[in-house]
Amino acid sequence: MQGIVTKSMGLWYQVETADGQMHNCRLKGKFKLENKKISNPVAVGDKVRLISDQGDSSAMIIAEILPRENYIIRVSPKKKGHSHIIASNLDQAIIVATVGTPRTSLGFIDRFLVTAEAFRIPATILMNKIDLLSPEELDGLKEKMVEYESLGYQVLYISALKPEDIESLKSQLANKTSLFTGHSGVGKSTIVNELAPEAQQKTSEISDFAQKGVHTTTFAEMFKLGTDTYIIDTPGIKELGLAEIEKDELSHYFPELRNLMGKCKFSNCTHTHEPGCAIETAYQDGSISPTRYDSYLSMLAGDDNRR
Ligand SMILES: Nc1nc2c(ncn2[C@@H]2O[C@H](COP(=O)(O)OP(=O)(O)OP(=O)(O)O)[C@@H](O)[C@H]2O)c(=O)[nH]1
Ligand SMILES: [Zn+2]
Repeated sequence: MQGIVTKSMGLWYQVETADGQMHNCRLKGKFKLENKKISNPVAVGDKVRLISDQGDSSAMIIAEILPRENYIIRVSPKKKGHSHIIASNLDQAIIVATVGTPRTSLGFIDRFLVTAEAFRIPATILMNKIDLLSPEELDGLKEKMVEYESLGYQVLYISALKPEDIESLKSQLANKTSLFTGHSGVGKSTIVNELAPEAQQKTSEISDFAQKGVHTTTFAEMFKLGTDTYIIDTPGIKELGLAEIEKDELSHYFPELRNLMGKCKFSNCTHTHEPGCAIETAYQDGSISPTRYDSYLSMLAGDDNRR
């Protein structure tokens, strides 16, 4: 039998099988970690093969993890020198952003987009709280975001307080697995709770569980919205930090820079000061955006551009 991991609770995993049933599963005793630097062998979103537990007829055992299409990883908060897989098999990663309350900077959005590019996950920018904007402000925002659409990123505009906007968001999520991330205060919880009302319930369940002293670290949880439609909330992670990306790879993750790269005079060009740099020329003549180029430079310099 096959299933998909929807929740990880220490040694137990919640797995949904094709018939819609949820099973509490453990990992096979002799399960070998392929990569010793990964702190969690099984992640939310993993497709797994289950076998029945001989000792306990009500339980199932995860015998195998099927190859992952992609995954998002970050430095493990618990184990030094290790990485933690946040979620796998994603169709899109969505950053929830707001203009004023709080303000999400373009630099922060760029950082998220670079991470998504590095993990080869299509990225969507979800502008929330547009009810707080005047029509002129909304037009201004849309004008600014055209550039992102031209780079191939989807940009959506909603107010989480408007049921019709939540409905149209649902249609954008249909038949996909979408991961939500964003700064604290942008309305991520409001959106997730509107989409999946059971998410709210789960939150209190988890704290009850924690109060009993059970060791729980819920890194990510998946909610089913419909057939083949899932959202993944990442409670512990308000922000999807920049993956560990080598400096000489960085320009690959800016689509507009990637297109120009072969045209620089030097093959090891860092696009900062070198003569004959095609990217600097494009910046000078306005064909690449100054804010995007600034983001590139600040990420290259290792600035922690989290605001
Ligand atoms: N006006 C307006 N307020 C919103 C909207 N979406 C969320 N809010 C409010 O913004 C505040 C923050 O929302 P949350 O959903 O808690 O934000 P969050 O991103 O999950 O932040 P944390 O709770 O810190 O994780 C709450 O007071 C929400 O009611 C919106 O579309 N419009
Ligand atoms: Zn260059």
